[in-house]
Parts: sequence; structure tokens; C-alpha cells
Amino acid sequence: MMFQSRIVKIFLLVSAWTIVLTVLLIASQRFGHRPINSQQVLRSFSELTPEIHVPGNHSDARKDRKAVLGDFRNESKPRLPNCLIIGFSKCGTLALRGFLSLHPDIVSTLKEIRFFTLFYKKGLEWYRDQMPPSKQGQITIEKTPSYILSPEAIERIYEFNSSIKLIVIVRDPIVRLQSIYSHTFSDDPKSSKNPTFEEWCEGNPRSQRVLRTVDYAQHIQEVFQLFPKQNVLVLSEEDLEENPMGVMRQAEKFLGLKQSFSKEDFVYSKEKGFYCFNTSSPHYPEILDSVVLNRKTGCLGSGKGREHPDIDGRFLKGLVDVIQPYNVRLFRLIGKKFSWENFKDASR
Ligand SMILES: Nc1ncnc2c1ncn2[C@@H]1O[C@H](COP(=O)(O)OS(=O)(=O)O)[C@@H](OP(=O)(O)O)[C@H]1O
Repeated sequence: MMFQSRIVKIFLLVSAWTIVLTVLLIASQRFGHRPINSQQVLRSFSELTPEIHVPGNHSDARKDRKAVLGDFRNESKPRLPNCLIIGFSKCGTLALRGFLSLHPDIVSTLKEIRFFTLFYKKGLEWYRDQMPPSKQGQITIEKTPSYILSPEAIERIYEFNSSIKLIVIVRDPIVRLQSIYSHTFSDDPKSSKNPTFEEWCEGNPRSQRVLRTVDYAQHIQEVFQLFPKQNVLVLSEEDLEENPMGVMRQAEKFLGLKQSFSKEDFVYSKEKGFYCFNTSSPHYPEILDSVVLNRKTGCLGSGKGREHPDIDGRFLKGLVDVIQPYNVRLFRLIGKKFSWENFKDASR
């Protein structure tokens, strides 16, 4: 009898323990922590930041996770530029930089920094401090149109980053001369003391002033001596003026960015004769820190679109004859042509 009751007791004890253990096991599966898989964590970070590589081994995974977390901590900070607009002045460089800044993956400097020409001694830390804050993966653009005129600056840019993307914009060379003339005498354009356009050109279509201004090829050649051609985009002011959207598409492709510009970003102003920023575009508020403009109209300031001087017919013909061979050399060098109004007859 005693033996039987002992067996029953043992049976009840074992059953009770089995029930307790089963309950604990179910509870731990339902509510307990699952082991964290570092690869999964990195993968979900990398979905947010597609440029981050998810490595195969654990020590790399740890390093990358550190980098990822670091980037998240310093999400927005000044970074050195990875694209420069290096020339040419009076060829629409400001409109180009401004329009590019509409892209959510581009930030740009408000001012021309002139680091590689004037302020090189200040060092890269200083240069970085001049940059607007950007997020990891965004492109920072600086534009200083005088860089292209200085072979030393081009060499310094190469030393700084030999795979940097460079953008050059050119314009009908005769219109560029007119634009520089108008800019030079903009304080008092009607003053009788101002030289005429022809006098300012030293009375000669072959003057040093003219030749210096119209020889785009010489400067672009210096760039091509150091940088691979696929890292240099050559655009035209005329295309930018007529079809900013088309030019932005070219730039997006060149910079390897997703398509983001839309026709609604730009609006044509009859009064200015240019496309301006569309103040109703959702991207418009984002550019206000990087472009000085008329906030009501979305157009660039009065320094753009000045009246150009008339040119005496014979002098103009002389300019066309002198400059045309320079254009031919340019088009051969860059492998494309621009149809410039002043040279329509010359190119036939
Ligand atoms: N959309 C738009 N808005 C305003 N301006 C435009 C635009 N597209 C091209 N342009 C032309 O840009 C010319 C000025 O060129 P830059 O900005 O390179 O000048 S600067 O070197 O920075 O001073 C300026 O030249 P001028 O007309 O001679 O003033 C403009 O014709």
C-alpha cells in the first residue's frame, strides 16, 4: 500500500514538472528575445542608406556597423565637394548651380569659394568649413568659374581628388564678350565715358582681350590633360537658357543621380527672358539658402540678363572670322557642337 502511494506521488511530481517546463518553454518562445542577427541590422540600415555595403564576414560587419552608426550620428555636416563647376564666367554658372540645387541629393555653396586659386593656403579644413551641411550620399557642389583659367588650380584640384566630377559651361563667345562688357560698365551703363564695345575690344577682333576670352578649348584641354573625359561635363549656356530641364537631366546622368527634376521646377519669365525657379515647386524652399534671388518671382538677381551692346556689322564679321577656328577646335576637343547664333553662317 505504502509502495503504491509512493509511486503515485512520484508520478504526480513528474507530471507537475513536465507541465511547468512545457509552460515555460511556450512562454519563452512567445515573449522571449530572439537572438539579434547583425547582418539583418546592417541590411535594414543599408536599405535606408543604399551606398552602404553589407559585408560577408563578422569583423567587417562590425566596422561597417560603426560607420553606419557614425553617419547616423553626424547625419548632416559639411563635407568636401565631390563636384565643381569650374568655368566659364558669364556663361550661366549661377543659374546652373542654382537649378542643380533643386535636386534632393545635391547641396551647393552660396558663394564662390575660390579655394584652389586664392585661399589654398588656408587648407582643406577651412575649405570643408565653407561647405553647406550635407547628408551621407549627397553631392556637394562648389562653383568658382575662375578655376578653369588657372592651370595651377586645375593641378591642385587633381591632387585634392583625381576622380572629382567637373562641370564646364560655355557660351557663344561673342555673346560672352558682350556680357563681360555689360558687366564691366554696369555701374553706369549709359555714361559717355564708357568705351564703345569696339574700343573695349581694342579696336581689333584679334586683340589680346578677345583672344583670351574666346579660347575655351585651350583651357578645357588643360583639364583633359589631367582628368578623364568621362569626369568632365561640358554644357552650353544656350541650352540652359532654352531648356533647363534637359540640361538638368544631362547633369543627373553625369552625376549618377536618380531622376528628380521635373518641368514644374522651372517657369519661364517673359519679363526676364529666362527660366526662373517655380516658387510653387515643392523643391523651391530647399534652395533658398543656396541661391540669392528675388523670392517673389523666383528669378536670379538684376546682375543677370543685362542689356548687351550693339556691335558694328563689319566688326562683328571680323569677330566671327577670327573666332570660328577656335570654335571648331573646341567642338573637336569635346566631341559635340553647339549651334551658336553668331556663327550660323560661318559653320556652313
Ligand atoms: N535661367 C537663367 N537665369 C539667369 N541668368 C541666366 C539663366 N540662364 C542663363 N543665364 C545667363 O547667365 C549669365 C551670367 O552668367 P554667370 O552666372 O556665369 O555669371 S558670373 O560669372 O557668375 O558673374 C547671364 O548673362 P547676361 O545675360 O549677359 O547677364 C544670363 O544670360
